[in-house]
Amino acid sequence: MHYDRCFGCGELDGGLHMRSTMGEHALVHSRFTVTEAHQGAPGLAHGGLLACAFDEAIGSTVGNVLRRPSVTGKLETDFVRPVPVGSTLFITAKVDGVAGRKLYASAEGRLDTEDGPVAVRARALFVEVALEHFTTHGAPDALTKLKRAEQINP
Ligand SMILES: CCCCCCCC/C=C\CCCCCCCC(=O)SCCNC(=O)CCNC(=O)[C@H](O)C(C)(C)COP(=O)(O)OP(=O)(O)OC[C@H]1O[C@@H](n2cnc3c(N)ncnc32)[C@H](O)[C@@H]1OP(=O)(O)O
Repeated sequence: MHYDRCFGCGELDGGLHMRSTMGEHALVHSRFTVTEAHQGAPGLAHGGLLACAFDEAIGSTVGNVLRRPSVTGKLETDFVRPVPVGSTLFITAKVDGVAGRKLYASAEGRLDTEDGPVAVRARALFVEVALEHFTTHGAPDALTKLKRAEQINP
């Protein structure tokens, strides 16, 4: 978790409550369980929420592997199988490359087990920013709030 009010990984009611762990070979593993609150069509996950889960999983990967503050510049998703309510996506993400401030990463999400069928793939460009990005455009005390989460999850 990088911030307790984050929609993706924080403790908010209605948030995605995702957690990520670093695995071998700099792969980062995240899980997202689809609930009734995440539906688009009856009984199926909403694609935009799945994209959100991948934004979180890839952002956490870029942040934790590279340790450079960055924001999503571009996020592309392929939805290759329906994701039913009650299923869990096992997401594995990795950094693909760095070109100056441009940080490229990708992920795939498998249904219900780590070796289940791939349901979603995503690629993202994160852009490195100065820490002032968060204090100027967000909350003036953004760094204190982020630092507090770092202390809880060093
Ligand atoms: C010490 C700290 C360590 C940290 C450790 C932390 C651990 C855990 C961490 C973290 C977990 C995080 C989990 C969060 C996950 C969710 C993340 C989000 O949802 S972020 C919110 C949504 N995104 C925005 O709000 C961005 C809004 N956009 C902007 O602010 C700007 O447009 C920005 C910064 C992206 C770029 O603006 P410019 O003015 O700074 O830079 P320019 O020159 O425009 O772009 C730089 C390069 O990137 C390319 N670029 C930028 N956007 C692009 C795009 N959409 N497509 C293609 N290329 C793009 C440009 O063409 C340029 O490339 P060329 O250098 O010329 O080669």
